Amino acid sequence: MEYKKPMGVDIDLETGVIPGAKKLVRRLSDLKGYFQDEEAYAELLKENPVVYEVYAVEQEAKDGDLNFATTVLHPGKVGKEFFFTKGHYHSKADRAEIYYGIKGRGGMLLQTPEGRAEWIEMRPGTVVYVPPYWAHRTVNTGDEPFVFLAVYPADAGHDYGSIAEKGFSKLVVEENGEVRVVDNPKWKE
Ligand SMILES: O=P(O)(O)OC[C@H]1O[C@](O)(CO)[C@@H](O)[C@@H]1O
Ligand SMILES: [Fe+2]
Repeated sequence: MEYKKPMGVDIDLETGVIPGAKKLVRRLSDLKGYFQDEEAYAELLKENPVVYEVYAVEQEAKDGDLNFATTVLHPGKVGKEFFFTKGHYHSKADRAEIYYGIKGRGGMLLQTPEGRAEWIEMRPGTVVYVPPYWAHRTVNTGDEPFVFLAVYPADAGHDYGSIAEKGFSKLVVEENGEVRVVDNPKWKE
């Protein structure tokens, strides 16, 4: 039996960086079609800001192993909608996941394949359990970077398709200076 070597790494709790991790950057241009307000999207696209960065430590996609990653989700809005991660189901849909809030303010939108949505607020110290079969997207509702850790089965995979096409049944927007979770007018089952 070949045993893997255990490891410990220190997340920089200010920046969210995991030393030695694989870095992925998603700019606004990577989120084409995701936001409601197409005019506001086109306007902000001139700057094409970084929406989020992911620092991932991933293993071979085998049953029983675990990956972990931090995400630094920047503050911002497209029209009334707060910046968010793409959101996905797992390719192996029954795989669960754990998130842990490190810095900043935000929350997670979760959704069943039938479109039943849940919103869970996150702050530093919040643990979110993502049950099997739920799509999940994080949203930065604050004015500083929202940093969190995710731990997920190495064989979970990412299924972006249906969220990229249809989005979530709820939107997280700012209205009169308040964070509101409202129905997505374009949602169709
Ligand atoms: O994969 P998305 O939806 O762009 O969101 C990024 C975050 O979600 C994860 O894919 C885990 O669910 C992480 O890699 C990262 O924390
Ligand atoms: Fe996930």
